[in-house]
Amino acid sequence: MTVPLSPSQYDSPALDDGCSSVRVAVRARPLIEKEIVEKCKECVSYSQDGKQVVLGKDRRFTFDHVFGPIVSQEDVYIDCVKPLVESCCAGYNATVLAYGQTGSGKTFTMGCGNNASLLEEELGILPRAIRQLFECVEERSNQAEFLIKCAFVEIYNEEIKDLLHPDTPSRSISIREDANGDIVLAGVKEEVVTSFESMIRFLEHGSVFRTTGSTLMNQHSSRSHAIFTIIVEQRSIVECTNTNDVITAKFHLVDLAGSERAKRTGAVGMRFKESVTINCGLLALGNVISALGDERKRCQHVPYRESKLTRMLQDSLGGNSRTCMIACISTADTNFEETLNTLKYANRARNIRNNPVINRDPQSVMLNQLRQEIRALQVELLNLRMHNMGLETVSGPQSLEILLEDESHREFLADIRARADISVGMTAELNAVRRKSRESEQECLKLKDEIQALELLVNKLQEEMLEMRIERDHCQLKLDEVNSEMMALKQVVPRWESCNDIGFAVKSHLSEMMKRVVGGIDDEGSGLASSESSFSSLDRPASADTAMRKFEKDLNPMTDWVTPRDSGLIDRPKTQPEDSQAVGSMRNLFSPSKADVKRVNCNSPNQANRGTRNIINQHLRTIRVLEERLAVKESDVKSKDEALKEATEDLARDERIFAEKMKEIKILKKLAQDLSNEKKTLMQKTEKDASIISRLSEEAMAKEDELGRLRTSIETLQTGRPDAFVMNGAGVPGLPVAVMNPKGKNDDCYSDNMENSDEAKGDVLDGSIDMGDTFDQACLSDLSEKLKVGDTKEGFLSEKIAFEEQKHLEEDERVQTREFKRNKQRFNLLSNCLWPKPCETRDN
Ligand SMILES: Nc1ncnc2c1ncn2[C@@H]1O[C@H](COP(=O)(O)OP(=O)(O)OP(=O)(O)O)[C@@H](O)[C@H]1O
Repeated sequence: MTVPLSPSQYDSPALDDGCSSVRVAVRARPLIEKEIVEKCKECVSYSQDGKQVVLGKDRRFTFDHVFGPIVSQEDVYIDCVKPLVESCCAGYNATVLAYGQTGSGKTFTMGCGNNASLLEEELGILPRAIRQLFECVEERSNQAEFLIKCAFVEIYNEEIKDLLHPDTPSRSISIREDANGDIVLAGVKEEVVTSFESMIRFLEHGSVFRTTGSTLMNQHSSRSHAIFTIIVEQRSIVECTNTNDVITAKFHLVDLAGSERAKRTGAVGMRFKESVTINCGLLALGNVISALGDERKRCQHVPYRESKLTRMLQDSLGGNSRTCMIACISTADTNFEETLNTLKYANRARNIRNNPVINRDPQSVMLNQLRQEIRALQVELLNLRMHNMGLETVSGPQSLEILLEDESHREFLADIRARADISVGMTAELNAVRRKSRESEQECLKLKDEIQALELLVNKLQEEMLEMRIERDHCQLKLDEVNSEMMALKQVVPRWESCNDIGFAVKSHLSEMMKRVVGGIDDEGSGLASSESSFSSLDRPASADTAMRKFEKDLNPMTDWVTPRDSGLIDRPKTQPEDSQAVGSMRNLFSPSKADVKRVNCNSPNQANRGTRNIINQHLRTIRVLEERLAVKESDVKSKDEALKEATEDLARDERIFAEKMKEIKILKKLAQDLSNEKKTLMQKTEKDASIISRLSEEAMAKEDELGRLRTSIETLQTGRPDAFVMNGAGVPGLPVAVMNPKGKNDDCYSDNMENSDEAKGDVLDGSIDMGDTFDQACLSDLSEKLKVGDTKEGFLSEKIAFEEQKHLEEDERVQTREFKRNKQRFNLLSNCLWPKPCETRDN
């Protein structure tokens, strides 16, 4: 949760009032060696309650704290300074100043000197405050970021010297009032410190350069007013906080030079001059204290400008600082008068009332306000969108905070984009399914072709097989016939053997048998016709030689008959040697050699029988050849059978795959249909969303315009605040005109001190004032004509406001145009997200 920097958190109750008076403490030092030697006596006594000091017998003074000579450094610190360090951490300015006559113990109390040689209990306010500050920073490091800086200056002879950078010339250092009315030292370099040790080093380094001198009153007398300033800048880092404004607090630790009387200090020459300026400064401080302490004088004029010291301490005295003055006194009776003056002086300071406030950067305060307004508008816009989307809206600061962090414009857009992504994803998925379906279909077509090719092959094989079977059967038939013929021949052979002359009857019988055999093999029987006609001619009586010649001549064409015919079964023997042999045998069978014919034609019965046997043997050989051929045919048919079986199995498998693919296609088509429906639904929803978006865009445009106007206001407030205004110096009527430039940096801030007022007025009127880049010259020249001596701030501001309003109107117009363009771009972007181009336009 937010841990705002609240005054009460760090304030001691004593300081926690809206208007706090300057706290005054008195510290009396013990008699020093010199005073003891001089036999001085103590002339100061203290009340029991620690609030009163009595000088002499009856001079009684009451203060916030009174510390006697035996009070330790630590006690002084705890009572006077510790609460101030705490309030400084909370963002308040604080000041501790040590006042008193020379040698009264101011430097000892403040700890401005060389601390290295001191014991822990001897350490003064400064080292203790620095230590506490860093402890506080450490404690709060999880709540805020801190930037600690320090500066160390002295006012010597009315000149300011930068003790951390002694080379810096005094003339380059000036006291100015910044835009917020805070006193700043221009020209003094602040050093960033990150630890106690480094700041102590800077303190000691600066102390070395401090002007000191020896006087009769104090061997190590400080001849200047030393001001060590610690600047604490912090920015909250707690996440849930609404404010992240910068808080800056300054802690001045002032060791004043001691008031002195030249007669007592023995100051002459240089020391005397120092003494005069020291006393002048302290006098001016006294006047300021008087003015601030006096009710009547306070509302008139406080003479801060009388000296550099009072000008520097303007914030601390009567300003917004919490201040504690420690009046150091000597208890020695020899210093009675100085002590009395110091107590009177301190007593007046008690009446000073300061008005401490947390030093928030006004610009960051304004920014925070505007930021909160913007956040409220954003929440309103978001709620409107959620309402339009049908979502539950939230209310209440905590819920709004959560909503703002968790739900934002981005989320709304992310939702729309997610839907668009889903749509794109589904389209891609749909396309993938379609692609797959198409691939499956193509595969199916390919399978179909393959099946068709296989079917053709099977058919062809079946046809071939059928043909071969027929052929085989045919061969088988012929073989059977030949066998039966052979059997018949075998029966007639014995009869021929008993007959001496086979003559014409045998020839005729053989011719007949051959005719049948050959005719069985060759259906066409072309050769048969000729042989038949040849043998029919045998019926006529002729000589045996003539008949044989005719027979031989008639049979000769049979050699031609065997060769050129069918390329199938009959052709093959032509290329195979054994077949050639078989064909040769056939030829021998059907075309007997001359020797055989002679043998057959011989008149010897033995010779005739032998010839007949030879013919029969040849015939048997032919039958064997035919049987072999038949076996080959049968094995061929068998292999074809196997191929057919294989092809049929392939066909069945392909048909199964085809069926599966078809089933897959069906599923894919169904899926594609589902996806298409889903896409359609989504598109409808998206269209609905688009109309909501367009309506919301219009609303957003209106809101953005409003935001734009607010932003412009912020910019104007940041950079374009009134460039200059004229006011009477220090708010006192009748004083010369001063020119201020509240928007510029410190360096650009024109001094408003009285000495410069006339000059400034002249510069403004003639338009030649140089305010740096941040000064609006056009505006100034426009307004300079209207500037007159004595013009009031209000009059000037009304002119200025009119001018600014005109500027705002122009700016508004520009912002609106810009926002319209931006929203248009956003809408186009959204449209692209919502209706992406489909990866593939082809639709099944
Ligand atoms: N409370 C104290 N207890 C013991 N010694 C002290 C105390 N206060 C001051 N002294 C001693 O008194 C002497 C003078 O003190 P210091 O230099 O601080 O005076 P001062 O007011 O700063 O003088 P000046 O104005 O001239 O610089 C020193 O020696 C210092 O040690």
